[in-house]
Amino acid sequence: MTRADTPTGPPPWRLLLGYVRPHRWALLAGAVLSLVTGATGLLLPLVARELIDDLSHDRAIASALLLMTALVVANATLGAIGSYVLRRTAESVVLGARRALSSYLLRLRVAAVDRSEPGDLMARITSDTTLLREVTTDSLVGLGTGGLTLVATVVMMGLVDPVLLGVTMAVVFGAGTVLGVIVPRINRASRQAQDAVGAMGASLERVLGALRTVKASGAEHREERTLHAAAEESWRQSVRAAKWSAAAGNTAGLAMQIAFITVLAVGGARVATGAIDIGTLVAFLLYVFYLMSPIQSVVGAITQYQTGAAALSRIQEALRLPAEPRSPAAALPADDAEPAALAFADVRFRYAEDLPYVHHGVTFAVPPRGMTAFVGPSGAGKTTVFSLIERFYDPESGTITLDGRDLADWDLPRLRSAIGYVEQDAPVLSGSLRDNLLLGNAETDEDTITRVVKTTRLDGLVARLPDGLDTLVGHRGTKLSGGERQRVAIARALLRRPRLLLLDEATSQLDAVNEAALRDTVADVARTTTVLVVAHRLSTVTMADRIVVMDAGRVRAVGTHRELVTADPLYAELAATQFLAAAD
Ligand SMILES: Nc1ncnc2c1ncn2[C@@H]1O[C@H](COP(=O)(O)OP(=O)(O)OP(=O)(O)O)[C@@H](O)[C@H]1O
Repeated sequence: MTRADTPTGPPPWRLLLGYVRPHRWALLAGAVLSLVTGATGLLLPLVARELIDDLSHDRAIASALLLMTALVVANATLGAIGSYVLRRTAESVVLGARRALSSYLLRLRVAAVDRSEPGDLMARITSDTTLLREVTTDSLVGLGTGGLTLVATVVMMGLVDPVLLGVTMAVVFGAGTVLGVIVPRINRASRQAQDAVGAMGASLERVLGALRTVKASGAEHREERTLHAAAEESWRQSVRAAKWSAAAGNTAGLAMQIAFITVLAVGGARVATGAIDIGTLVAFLLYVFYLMSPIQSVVGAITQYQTGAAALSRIQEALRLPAEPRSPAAALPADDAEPAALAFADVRFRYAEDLPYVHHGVTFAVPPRGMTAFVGPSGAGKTTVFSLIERFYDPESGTITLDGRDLADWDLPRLRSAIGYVEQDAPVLSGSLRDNLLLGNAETDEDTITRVVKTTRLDGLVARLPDGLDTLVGHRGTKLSGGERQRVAIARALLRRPRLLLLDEATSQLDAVNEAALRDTVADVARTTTVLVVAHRLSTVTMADRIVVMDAGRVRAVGTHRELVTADPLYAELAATQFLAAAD
């Protein structure tokens, strides 16, 4: 995902305030505690002066000592509580952002994920949100407490001598202009550093997702270079941001020193002309000195905010990706729910506006119950039929109806709860075998699991595994064979008691015994459920009640195996070649 892809939205600080708002009282309490801690610190020199005074005049020092001790203890205690409250609040802001972002990413439209890098999206949830912590404490609190102190000091300076205040402000505005040039550079560099972290996440995800292929292709060195390049880019940009931050901090320091010298010169002249007395000049110089700390904390807050703003804009971009509406989870169909009827009418579809059409007016109808097989050359658009039924994408024109009702009018979770979907590469998630089976229906009782495990011929596997159903299957189910993964995926889909089962048959992976067993299972299921299969085996096709032959995004024929072998030359050719290898 690039910045050019997304429209500009509200400024990042609005998003930050949105995350901070629920914690505003805690943040205020932390800021007040910081201010009080600072005030106790400021009182200490006064009490120390009192103590020395008492000592030199032979007066009792017990009360001064007690007061000093109380101030020291209060300073340490309030300081600790204040920094804990602030840090805790900052962590809560990070938590809020992570919750919001992870919920949103789970609802992203499949088309939006197609156009993004999952690793980069992950970096937005993990590393970008972390940067909000410093923005909340250093930036917001620094700006608040520093700003307050700054205003108070400026007011005092104005009361002491408005002319010298004017001189000081002229220098401060000069420095402000320089900072105005520097600050956007910090933002740009931080943004690029975070983008590079995202790119690194994307490369890592790509490599770890296909580690075997990378190793088998001997591509480790090439991939290593890509990863290092992203890490180095992040380093380069972070160093650039550090350079500009350092320049900003020193500009503020330099400005204060220039202000000090200028006030000394102008103030000296004013003393000489009798406009002010020497005490006023000394008091004013002391205020210039006091001004230094709040100015530095405000400048620090602004530079820190630039890093956070870069992270916030990356978070905001993710939150602007198209997502499905948030709706409550739907209940699964009842045991005796009627099987679904499905129809496509003149459906035209393409994956993106700059891509060619995949469906050029697909029309077919599937009655409830029974098995319908989709066959056709690779790329004919068979899997896309399933993606449209699940509403991962919406057709550009034409209608798809389930039980006579347009898919667009279905509540999305209700629609999906009626469907069981077995993808071609049958993904298995890391976790236990049980976690995988119950992914789509956590409420399943033990008897049902045992029954489905048996029908999908997983009982032998479960008996062999050391912890049975509770055995961990490894990242993406790597501890299972391809055929086992496929059967797990089918069992998972069946446990949802689907009214419509979509089975994108793997092109290989099942041995003859398992294949026959699964065929029986599917035939069983088809007696009570509508089953759609993207078929790659003749054995599957021949048992189908109807076959839909697809070619180049169109339905060219519908019929039974017997009818199509004679009526459709493409089907006859497919049956004679593509399917033969796997036929009984
Ligand atoms: N997410 C996607 N984004 C863009 N194009 C896609 C996407 N998925 C599939 N396509 C394209 O759509 C066309 C149809 O793909 P589809 O997977 O539906 O074919 P298929 O008939 O199932 O093929 P196979 O039998 O090889 O699985 C192909 O040209 C493919 O490149």
